[in-house]
Amino acid sequence: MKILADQNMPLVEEYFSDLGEVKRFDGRNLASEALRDVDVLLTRSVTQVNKDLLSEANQLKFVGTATIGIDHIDTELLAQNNIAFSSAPGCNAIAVAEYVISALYAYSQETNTKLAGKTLAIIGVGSIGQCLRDKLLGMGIELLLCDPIRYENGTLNEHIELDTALSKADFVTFHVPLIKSGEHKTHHLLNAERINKLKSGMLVINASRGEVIDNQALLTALESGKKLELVLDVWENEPNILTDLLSYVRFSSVHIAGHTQEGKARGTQMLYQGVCRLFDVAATKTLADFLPIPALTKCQIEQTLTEHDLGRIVHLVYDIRRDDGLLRANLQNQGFDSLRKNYPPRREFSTLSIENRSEHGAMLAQLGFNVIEKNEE
Ligand SMILES: NC(=O)C1=CN([C@@H]2O[C@H](COP(=O)(O)OP(=O)(O)OC[C@H]3O[C@@H](n4cnc5c(N)ncnc54)[C@H](O)[C@@H]3O)[C@@H](O)[C@H]2O)C=CC1
Ligand SMILES: O=C(O)C(=O)[C@H](O)COP(=O)(O)O
Repeated sequence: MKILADQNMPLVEEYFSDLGEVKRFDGRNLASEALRDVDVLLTRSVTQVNKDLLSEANQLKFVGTATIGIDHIDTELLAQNNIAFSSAPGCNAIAVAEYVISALYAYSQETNTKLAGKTLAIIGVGSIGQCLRDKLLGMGIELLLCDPIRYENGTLNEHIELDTALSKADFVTFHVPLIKSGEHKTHHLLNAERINKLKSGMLVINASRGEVIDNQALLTALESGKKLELVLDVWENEPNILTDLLSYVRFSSVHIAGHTQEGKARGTQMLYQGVCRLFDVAATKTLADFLPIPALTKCQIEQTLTEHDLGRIVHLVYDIRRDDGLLRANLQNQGFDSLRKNYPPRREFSTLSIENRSEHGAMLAQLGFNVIEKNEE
C-alpha cells in the first residue's frame, strides 16, 4: 500500500509503516502527479483536496485529514469517487480550549482585570466550545453559549443569539467551522457592522478560522480609533497575513491553538484507526506508546489560591505569551509556515499532576489538571 502524508504530521511512520510504504509531502505544494498509484492520502489543513489535486489519482481509496476543520476538503467529490474519508473530530479540542484559558489569564494579568464576574460568549459550542465551557465551569465567569444549529436540533438546551451575546459579553471567543454560504454562514461572521458595534475594550479571541473575522474591516476599525483587545491565532489568507494588524493585537500566534503534542498525535491516531477499519486490519497502536514524558510533571498546592495563582499554574504548562513572542520576533525572517513547522513542544494541562491540600481540588480537576488530593494524609 502507498501512503502519502503531510511532512508536518507527527508519528506517521510509527503508526503506518507496518501497513505500507510511507512518503511525505509539503502540504502547500502537493502536485496532482504525486497522487499516481497512491492508496492513502493523509493531509493537514493546508492542502486543498479538490478536483485538480485528484485529477491523476488512479487508485486512491482513503483520504484523511488529521484536523478538526474540513473546509479544505471537497467531501462530495470524494464520495462521488468512492474514496473513503476521515477527519479527526475533537482531536485537538482540549488544546484549543487550553489556548483560550491561557489567553484569558495572560490578559487578566497584563491588564489587572479580574476574570471572576466577567461574561464570556462562546460562539460555536461543538467539541471545542463545549470543552471550554466544561473547563471554565466553577471559575466565576458567566458563560453565554451561542450555537443556533445545536439549539435547533435539540442537543444544546441554552442559546443566545449572536448580536445579543456580543452586546452583553465582556469577552467573546469564536469556535465555529468555516461555512461559506447558507443560513449559518460563518465567513465574516464578525463583519464591519458587528465590529463597529462591539463595546470599547472588548476582548475578542479567534482560534477558529481566519475568515470568520473580516480582517481588513477589523484593521480599518482599529486604525480609525476603535479600541479592542485581540487574541488572534488564525488569520485571513494564511500564510500571507495582514501584518498591519499585529500592532493592535495583544496575543498573536501562527494557527497553533490546537498544536499540543497530544492534539496532533491524536489526529494521526484517528486516521490510523480509519485506515485500519477500511482495510480490515486490527488497530493495535495507541497514543501512550508514543507520547514523550513532559518536562514538568508535578507541583504542590498548600493553601487557598488567588485568581493570579491559578493563572500561574495554567502558565506553568502553557503560556500563550511564548507563542506571541515567537511570532513577533521571527515572522519577518522565518515566515508563518516555518514558525508552524518548528513549533516548540507544548503539552496539555493533564500532564501536570497537582498534589493538592487546598479547597480548589475540584476546580483544578475541572480545568483538566491531574489532581492528587493530599488532604486526607
Ligand atoms: N486554531 C486551531 O488550531 C484550530 C481551529 N479549529 C477550528 O475550530 C472549528 C470548531 O471546532 P470544533 O468545536 O471541534 O467543531 P465542531 O464541529 O465540533 O463544532 C462547531 C460548532 O459550531 C456550530 N456552528 C456552526 N455554525 C455556527 C454559527 N453560524 N453560529 C454559531 N455556531 C455555529 C456548530 O453547530 C457546532 O456545534 C473547526 O471547524 C476548525 O475550523 C479546530 C481545531 C484547531
Ligand atoms: O484541527 C484543525 O482544524 C486545525 O486548524 C489544526 O489544528 C491546525 O491544522 P494544521 O494546519 O496543523 O493541519
